Amino acid sequence: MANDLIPYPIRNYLFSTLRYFFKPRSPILTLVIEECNGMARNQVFDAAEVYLCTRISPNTDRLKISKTPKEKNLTIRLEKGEKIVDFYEGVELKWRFICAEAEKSNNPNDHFPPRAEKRSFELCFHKKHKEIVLNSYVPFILERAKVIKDEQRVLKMFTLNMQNYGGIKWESINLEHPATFETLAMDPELKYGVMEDLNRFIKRKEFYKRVGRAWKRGYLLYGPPGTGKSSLVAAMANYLKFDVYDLQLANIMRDSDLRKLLLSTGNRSILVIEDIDCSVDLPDRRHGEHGRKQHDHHHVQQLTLSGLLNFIDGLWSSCGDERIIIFTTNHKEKLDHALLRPGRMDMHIHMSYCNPQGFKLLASNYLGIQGYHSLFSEIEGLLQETDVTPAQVAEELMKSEDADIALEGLVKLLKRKKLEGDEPIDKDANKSGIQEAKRQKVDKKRKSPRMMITRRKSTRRRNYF
Ligand SMILES: Nc1ncnc2c1ncn2[C@@H]1O[C@H](COP(=O)(O)OP(=O)(O)OP(=O)(O)O)[C@@H](O)[C@H]1O
Ligand SMILES: [Mg+2]
Repeated sequence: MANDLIPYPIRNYLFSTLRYFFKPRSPILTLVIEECNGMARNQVFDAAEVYLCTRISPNTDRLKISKTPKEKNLTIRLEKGEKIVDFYEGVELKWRFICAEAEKSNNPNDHFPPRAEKRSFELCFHKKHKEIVLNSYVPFILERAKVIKDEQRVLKMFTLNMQNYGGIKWESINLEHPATFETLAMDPELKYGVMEDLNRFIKRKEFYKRVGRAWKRGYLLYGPPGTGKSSLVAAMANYLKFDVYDLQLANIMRDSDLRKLLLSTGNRSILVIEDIDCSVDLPDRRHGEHGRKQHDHHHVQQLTLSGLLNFIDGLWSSCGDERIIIFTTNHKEKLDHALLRPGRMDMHIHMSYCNPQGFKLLASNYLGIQGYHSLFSEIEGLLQETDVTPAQVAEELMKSEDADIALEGLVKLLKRKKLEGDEPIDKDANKSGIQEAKRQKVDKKRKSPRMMITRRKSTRRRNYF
């Protein structure tokens, strides 16, 4: 009867409203994370995709795997409809991967072909955990995904490639240098100092912004050949997961080329200028030298040290993020003062001859000797008196897998070097004169940074790979 008094549409409305109010409320909140937000990719989706691969349980029924030639590892992704349960600070989080047919656009101006499917994640959890999920779990996933991606990233090494038409551009290959801070024989305090410096640099994005400085850092590595300068560059790149750009200044003719090349380098990268003392005769440092070829003359006129330094300080540094610049040299004393003045390079790192600590690290890496060996004390004694580079020590240690044989070889090398070093300096001197000359030589070595003068070609191939 009452039914007849109330018209159908109103009755329907009243019922649905009442149903809404009396329906038991679901305690579950579902977050929908779509792959794209308009044209832009949704970073939360990308991060979730990477992160969830680390949370796959034995109950998962279907997974997708792939590997492109450039990737190091297999990529594992969830299949349509698969679910994953994750726990974060005691909160249960249920994930589901959804692929739906994409709707066709009705907009005639929409020229972009529709994706075959619309992909998204659904994340379900109890409503009372909304704050912790949004403020802590999601940022945690973004951060974890970044770390995972960095670990999987194949580093690139960029070198200059001259084009037929006279241009010059970067060409990349995979950087597969195995050097790490663990394998590097250098003063432990200095090593940790460098690592700390890098850590601080990476963490201080906000700081650099606040104080109005470009987010970049410059290092000058100096020391004799074979002391690990290039290895340190590779170790830094591997540690930070930064690409390396090897800028061979000798190949660059003009400031404009330099500008173009520097502007085309990517963020999170290390720009290396090796052998700065001899890789290019920058005009600011050359006075009165004659007999250069026409080509060199042209070069000198157009590529200037100030051009280079301007980029380091100014334009280039302010348009990129997370940039590291490294100069290496065998002869710090030959460098232009403009490069050495305080504030230009943030850290000067002296790579020196092998000391007993460095030797122990190499013996452990190359021969697997963890503890003590009967030849150690003799070798350590000889290392105190002889200048031998880690490269020379490493070469000896590689000569045999038998530790005794390899170490004996090293003892022989050190003794030979010691003898060479002990040869009289002044051949005409009498006995006491010789003694005096020797004493002076030893004193000089102790006081001054140990530099070796060896002229090398600047354009030689680097050993990063
Ligand atoms: N400090 C070191 N720790 C471990 N290995 C080293 C070290 N220094 C050199 N080596 C070994 O010697 C090789 C050559 O060293 P590297 O090219 O790093 O020296 P460099 O200082 O860059 O020399 P150059 O001045 O000639 O460029 C390395 O590949 C590495 O195997
Ligand atoms: Mg080198």
